[in-house]
Amino acid sequence: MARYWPEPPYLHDTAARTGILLVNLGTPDAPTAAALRPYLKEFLSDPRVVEIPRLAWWPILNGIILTLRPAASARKYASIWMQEGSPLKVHTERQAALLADHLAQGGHGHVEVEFAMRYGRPSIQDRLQAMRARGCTRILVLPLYPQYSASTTATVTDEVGRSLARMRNQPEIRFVRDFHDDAGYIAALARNVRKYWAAHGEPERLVMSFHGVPRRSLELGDPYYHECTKTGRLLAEALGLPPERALLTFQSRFGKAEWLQPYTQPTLEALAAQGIGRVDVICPGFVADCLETLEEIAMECRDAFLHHGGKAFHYIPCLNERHEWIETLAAIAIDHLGNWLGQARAAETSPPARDARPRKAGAGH
Ligand SMILES: C=CC1=C(C)c2cc3[nH]c(cc4nc(cc5[nH]c(cc1n2)c(C)c5CCC(=O)O)C(CCC(=O)O)=C4C)c(C)c3C=C
Ligand SMILES: [Fe+2]
Ligand SMILES: [Fe+2]
Repeated sequence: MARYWPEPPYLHDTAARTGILLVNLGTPDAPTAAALRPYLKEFLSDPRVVEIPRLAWWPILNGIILTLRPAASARKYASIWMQEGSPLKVHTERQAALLADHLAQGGHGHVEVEFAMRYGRPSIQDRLQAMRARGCTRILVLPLYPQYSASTTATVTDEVGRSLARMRNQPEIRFVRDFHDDAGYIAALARNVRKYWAAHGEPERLVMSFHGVPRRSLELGDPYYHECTKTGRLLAEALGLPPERALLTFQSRFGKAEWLQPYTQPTLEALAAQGIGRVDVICPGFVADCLETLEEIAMECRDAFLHHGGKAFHYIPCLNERHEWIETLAAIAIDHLGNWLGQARAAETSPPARDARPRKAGAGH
C-alpha cells in the first residue's frame, strides 16, 4: 500500500475553495445483523470508545458482543428505520443540504457542505478526499456533538488526523470543539420545547436525557459531564423551570461498569412510582433523532414509565431540520470559518444582529 493517497490534479488559477464537513457518529447500512456486525466492530474497536486494555477487550468483543449484539440491535433498528434509511443518516444528510442552502442565501454559496459518519458510511476519509478533489484547500470539521467528549468529538479529530497523514498536499483544517453553551443552540432547544408544550400542554417534570459515558472518564478529566450539566441548567433557565421540575439524566449504559448517574430509565420508573403522572423527555445531546432517542427513549423508556404507574409520557423530538437549528448551525460555522470567508464579504453579507450576538449563553457552571 502506498504511504500517501494519489493527489487529485492540481487546479491552476482557481480560488481556494472552502468546505464544511459535518460529522455524526455513524449507523449501519441496513437494519440487519449482517450490516450491524461490521458497524459495531468498527465502533467498539475504537480505543476512545472502550478504554479497556486491548488484550482483555478483544475476546469479549469478538467472542461475546459481536456474536449476540448484532441481531438484538438489528431488531431495534428495524423498529425505527425510515423509508430513506437510518434516521441518524437521513437527518444528518438533510441538515447538510439545509445548511448549504442557508449559507447560499446569506451570500456564502461558494462554501461546500458535506457530511460524514465517524463509523460506517460515508466515511470521513472518503469525504475529505472528495472535498480535496473538488479543490477545497480549507476545511472546517464540525462534529455534531454539542458536548465535547473524548469518546465522540476526539475520535473525529483522530480520524481526520489519520486522513491527513495519508495526504501529500494537505488542506488547512479547523475544528469546532463543542457548542454546549452556544446561545443559539440553547434558544433553539427552548423554542422546540415551548412549541411542543403549546401544542400538547406542559408536563409535571421535564427529563433532559444525555447519552452516558463511563464514570471513570469524568474522573480522568473528560469535561463531558460538566458540559451536559451546563446545557441542562441553561435550558431549564431559558424555559423558566425551577430545578425540581427539570431533571438531568444519562442513558444508554453499556456493560457492567458504573456510568454517569442518574440513569434515565430508573429515574423515570422512580418518578412514576412517586405518583408523577406526566413526564416529557428531551435529549439535548443529540441534534438528530436516532436509535438512542426513537427506540431507547420513545419506546423502551415510555414502556417502563407507564408500566410503573405513569399516566402520560411524551418524547420531544430532536432539533433535526428545525429552522432555528439550521440558523444556529450556520452561525457556528460562520464564526469558525472567520477570515476564510473573506473579511469584506463576511461584513457585507452576514446579518448584523446574528454576528453581534453573544455566543455564550451563560457564565460559570
Ligand atoms: C460502548 C460504549 C459507548 C460509549 C462510550 C458511547 C458514547 C456515546 N455515544 C453517543 C451517541 C450515539 N451512540 C449511538 C449508538 C450506540 N452507542 C453505543 C455505545 C457507546 N456509546 C453502541 C454500542 C451503539 C449502537 C447501537 C447499539 O447496539 O446499542 C448512537 C445512535 C446511532 C444510530 O445509528 O442511530 C448515537 C447518536 C454519544 C453522544 C456518546 C458520548 C457522549
Ligand atoms: Fe453511543
Ligand atoms: Fe442505546
